[in-house]
Amino acid sequence: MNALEIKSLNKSYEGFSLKDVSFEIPQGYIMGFVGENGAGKTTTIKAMLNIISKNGGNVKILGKDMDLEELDIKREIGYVSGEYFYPKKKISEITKVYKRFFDNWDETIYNKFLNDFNLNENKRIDELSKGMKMKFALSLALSHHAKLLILDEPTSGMDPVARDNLLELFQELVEDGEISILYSTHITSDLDKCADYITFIQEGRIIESCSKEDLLKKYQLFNTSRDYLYKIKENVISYKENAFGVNGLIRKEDIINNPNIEYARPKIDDVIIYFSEKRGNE
Ligand SMILES: Nc1ncnc2c1ncn2[C@@H]1O[C@H](COP(=O)(O)OP(=O)(O)OP(=O)(O)O)[C@@H](O)[C@H]1O
Repeated sequence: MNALEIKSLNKSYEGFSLKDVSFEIPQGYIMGFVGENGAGKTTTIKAMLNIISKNGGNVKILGKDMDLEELDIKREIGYVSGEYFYPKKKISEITKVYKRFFDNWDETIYNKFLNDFNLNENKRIDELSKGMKMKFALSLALSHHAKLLILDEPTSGMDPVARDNLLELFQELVEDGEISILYSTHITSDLDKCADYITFIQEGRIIESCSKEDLLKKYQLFNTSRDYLYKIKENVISYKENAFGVNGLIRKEDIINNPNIEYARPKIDDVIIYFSEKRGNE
C-alpha cells in the first residue's frame, strides 16, 4: 500500500504555481523532499493537508481520500513545521490541549521523548531555541502513534549530534514497515544517510520522484576539458566551466565513452545544483 498518493496537485499564487504535482510514498519508507528555496515544498505539503486550499488534484493518505476523510486522516498523521503557535504558553499547556484531539495519545512515549530531547515542560515556547521547538513539535507528532509523519525541515536549527540522533530515530520508526515519513530538507547529506526515496521539485514541477538509488544511478557527473565538451554538450543537463576544465551532469543513457571524459556518481546536491544551473542557462 502507499502511505501517500498525490495526483495532479495544483495551487496558484500570484507569480508561483504548483504544476500537476504527483508522487507517492510506499508504506514503511522515508522520502526526502528536496528543491531550492521557493521551489514549492511547503506549498505542496500545506495544499495536500488542506491547510491551504488547492486548485485541483487528489490526495490519498493511508488509503483515505483527504477531501472525504480529513479528520480521520489528521488523527493518523504527525505534521511538524517550523511555524510556531502560542509563543507565551508553556510546553505543558500546549500538550494538554493538543492531546485531547487524539484517542490514542501515549503519555509514556511523550514523556520519554521529553526526557530524551531534554525538554522542560515548564518552559514557554518563546524561551526555547529553534532546535528545541522542533524537538517539542516532534514529541507531539510522535506521541499519538502517527502512521505517516510529514516533516517540513525537521532538522533545521538542530546541532549535528541532535540531527544524527534524529536520523537514527527516523530509521528505527520505519523499521517495522508501519510508519512512513515525508521529510523536506536542505541538508541533503542527511538524505544520503537515511532516505529511501527522493522527490525533487523545481519551480512547482516535479523533476524526479524515485528511489534514491535509481536517482543516483540515472545521472553521472562528468569532468572534461573545453576541447572535448563538444562531444557531449548537446545532451548534458548543464555544466560549469572553471580554470581546470568543465564539470557537469549528464543522464547515464547519454554518456559516451571517451578517455578524455571522466564520469563519477553524483550526490543528491549535484543533481539539484546542475538542474538549477540548467534553468539559469535557459
Ligand atoms: N501565502 C502566499 N502567498 C503568495 N505566495 C506564496 C505564499 N506562500 C508561498 N508563496 C510563494 O510560493 C512559492 C513557493 O514557496 P514555498 O514556501 O512552497 O517554497 P519552499 O520550497 O518550501 O521553499 P524553502 O525551501 O525556502 O522553504 C514562493 O515563490 C513563495 O513566495
